[in-house]
Amino acid sequence: MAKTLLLKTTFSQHHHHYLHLSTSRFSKATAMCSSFSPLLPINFRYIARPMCSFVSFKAFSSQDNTSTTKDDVPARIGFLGLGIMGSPMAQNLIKAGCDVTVWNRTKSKCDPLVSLGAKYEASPEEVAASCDITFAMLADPESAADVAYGKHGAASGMGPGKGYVDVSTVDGDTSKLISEHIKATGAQFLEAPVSGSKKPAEDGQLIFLTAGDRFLYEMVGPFLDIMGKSRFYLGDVGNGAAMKLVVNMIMGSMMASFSEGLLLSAKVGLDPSVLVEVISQGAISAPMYSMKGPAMVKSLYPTAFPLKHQQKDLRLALGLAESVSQSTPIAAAANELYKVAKSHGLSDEDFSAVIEALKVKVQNKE
Ligand SMILES: NC(=O)C1=CN([C@@H]2O[C@H](COP(=O)(O)OP(=O)(O)OC[C@H]3O[C@@H](n4cnc5c(N)ncnc54)[C@H](OP(=O)(O)O)[C@@H]3O)[C@@H](O)[C@H]2O)C=CC1
Ligand SMILES: O=CCCC(=O)O
Repeated sequence: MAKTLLLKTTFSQHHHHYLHLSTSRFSKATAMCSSFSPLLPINFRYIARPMCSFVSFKAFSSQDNTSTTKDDVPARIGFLGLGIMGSPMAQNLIKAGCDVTVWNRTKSKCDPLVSLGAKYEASPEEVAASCDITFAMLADPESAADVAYGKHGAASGMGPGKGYVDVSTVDGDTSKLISEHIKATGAQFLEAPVSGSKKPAEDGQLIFLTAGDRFLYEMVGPFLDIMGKSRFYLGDVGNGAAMKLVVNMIMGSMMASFSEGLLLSAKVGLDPSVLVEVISQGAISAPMYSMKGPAMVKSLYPTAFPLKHQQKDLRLALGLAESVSQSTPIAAAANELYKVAKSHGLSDEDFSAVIEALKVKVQNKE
């Protein structure tokens, strides 16, 4: 049985936003949202029903406060960056019935999504120009910035009535630069990095850590709900990036510490598989240990979260800590270990391969 909630959110004294959320056991992506503000350059009318095929999006002038839905058109969704995360995220939007247009630097990664019904455009600019909302899932700050506002970048195709949602993991300064370039076109910007890896991306179980234009956050909520299980709105641009970096800083240190424990247990004659079991039943249990531990014991590291990205996140988290003079010696030590792992050619392995850096024999100088 479906239930309906009516929420009223006041963004300013002039702007009231009504969000109707409906849930049923058949779908989590059920929402109806309509909004009008004389202060905003654009107004959206946006209806989302259980499947994305019913999601519609309309940008119209501030004079047009019609409440009818007959003119609504299906939202056109762009997706830039089809790596380990971007591919399943875009796939979930397509499978939900969304009208999705994709682009990836290596074009061949677009093919499986086009087979599923996605459209293809030859540049981020062309994707942004042809879509209402464009998502970006890029490797690092450099690629996120280049795709957003480099030559033929998304900003060249953005404008009033459009939205850009960057779900890559970058530092706050990069996110703010991207925001400035996007907003200079009259479009809206949301940073929305995700917690959760390959499997949660495939299962639509990601956690979005968003910040930026609240209005766009409300607009894209139903799409985030297709790709994820929860979402946080954290305020100004930079806060989503910061939250993501703090989470991944903790995760990187946890994995380094876990690696030391596995190797120490084996060296003193214990069975590391039993250690994994013991940990799983106690206060320090974490899904990550149970998921990665058995493979690590066998020296297997099937890539879900590439080690190079974990080291990037530690590097960015250390920069964040430096910016506020916060001492982070554990994270700094973990970062060094991931750097060693990278120097041993493990960049594209899963980040759990950091354990290999601890197996490296120390040269006996005697
Ligand atoms: N994997 C995971 O578990 C998670 C990853 N993240 C974050 O999500 C982001 C993407 O991660 P993931 O999908 O794993 O990474 P991948 O390395 O699998 O994919 C990276 C994507 O970025 C593109 N890219 C890289 N450099 C450039 C460039 N110079 N110009 C244009 N495109 C470029 C790649 O294109 P191409 O195919 O051509 O190489 C690819 O589409 C990262 O910021 C990561 O930290 C966040 C949560 C979990
Ligand atoms: O950034 C990667 C995060 C991976 C995870 O949350 O499992």
